[in-house]
Amino acid sequence: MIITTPRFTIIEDGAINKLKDVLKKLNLKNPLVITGKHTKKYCKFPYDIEYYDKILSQTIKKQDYIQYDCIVGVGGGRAIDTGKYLAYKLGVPFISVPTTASNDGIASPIVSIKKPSFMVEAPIAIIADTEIIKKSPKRLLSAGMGDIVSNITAVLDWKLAYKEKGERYSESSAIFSKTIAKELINYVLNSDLSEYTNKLVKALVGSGIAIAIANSSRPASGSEHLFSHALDMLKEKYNLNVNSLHGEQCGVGTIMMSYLHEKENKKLSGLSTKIKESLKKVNAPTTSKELGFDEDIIIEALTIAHKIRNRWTILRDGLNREEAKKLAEETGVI
Ligand SMILES: NC(=O)C1=CN([C@@H]2O[C@H](COP(=O)(O)OP(=O)(O)OC[C@H]3O[C@@H](n4cnc5c(N)ncnc54)[C@H](O)[C@@H]3O)[C@@H](O)[C@H]2O)C=CC1
Ligand SMILES: O=C(CO)COP(=O)(O)O
Ligand SMILES: [Zn+2]
Repeated sequence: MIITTPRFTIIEDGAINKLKDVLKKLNLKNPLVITGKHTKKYCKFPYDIEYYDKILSQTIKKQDYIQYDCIVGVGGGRAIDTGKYLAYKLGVPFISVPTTASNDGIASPIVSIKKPSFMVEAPIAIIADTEIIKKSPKRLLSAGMGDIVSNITAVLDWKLAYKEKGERYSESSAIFSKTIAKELINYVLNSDLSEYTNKLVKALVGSGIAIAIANSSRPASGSEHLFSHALDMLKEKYNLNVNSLHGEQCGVGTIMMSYLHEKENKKLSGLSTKIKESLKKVNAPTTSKELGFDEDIIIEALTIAHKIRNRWTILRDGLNREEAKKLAEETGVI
């Protein structure tokens, strides 16, 4: 198995100005930049630029992009994901230039623009300009915490699948992923948050790398992500006008799934409260109301989450409506 991890990772103020140097070091000469309407202002480079929604609205034909030797994604989750997807379709390297820190897609070898998500090459370089990221909407930076606390339940679920189903398990990537989350939670709970953005970016990059090492999203996606994916499905099914973010949904999912783990393992006592407190401290949602969903949708998502994909988790063969309602009530989500 060949593991691809980023060759260059730059996380610092003004990092975006190093794009030219990074391209030179990688011997890449003609990039196409993919961005969004709110982030185009950061693309002050002499390269061709396209909006991600345009790419998503058309069928990608390789011959239309033949002159480009790499793709650079500049923006939030969707811009990065679209750039990664285009690079994969064209068979060229991808450089990730996040302008915020809302999920670990900034460094992961995963494309989730198409459902279900799938593995591709990891970005060849990550250029995270913390000066830009610090100025990004607070809500996106709060959502990033939700995608990090997820690693706690994702790893507990992974170990459970190893024990109960004999699933392949990588202790090194599990420890890496879990430690990243624990450190950020402890920092958030015991500090004035002055270094929060910097630490969050590093945690999300680390989480993406843990996925690359495992060659699976297992270290960062368990039952809490199943719950988030179920909410996305229900948004589509009922045409719901809810603009909750991936990381926000995962954070609320983590509160509930860690509670289920706690009930089976006394050593984990207090875990879900700690996770909830860390989310509250960064102003991330912790209830259905704050997320923007009716209680019934939360309950339905909990009952269908185990069917989203073939991934064994603490949900096992699924929760019925009463169990789901009880879980959401006992954790204060509804
Ligand atoms: N590949 C992976 O592993 C993963 C990928 N994703 C992708 O990420 C998407 C969610 O990403 P999110 O960032 O939560 O939402 P998003 O990308 O839908 O929205 C973020 C919004 O914030 C704006 N924005 C970003 N940086 C900004 C800045 N500096 N200043 C002002 N506005 C800024 C963007 O233009 C966009 O309108 C999912 O739809 C999925 O495509 C999500 C999780 C994992
Ligand atoms: O969001 C992710 C990890 O944070 C990607 O995981 P999935 O495999 O669930 O799409
Ligand atoms: Zn995620």
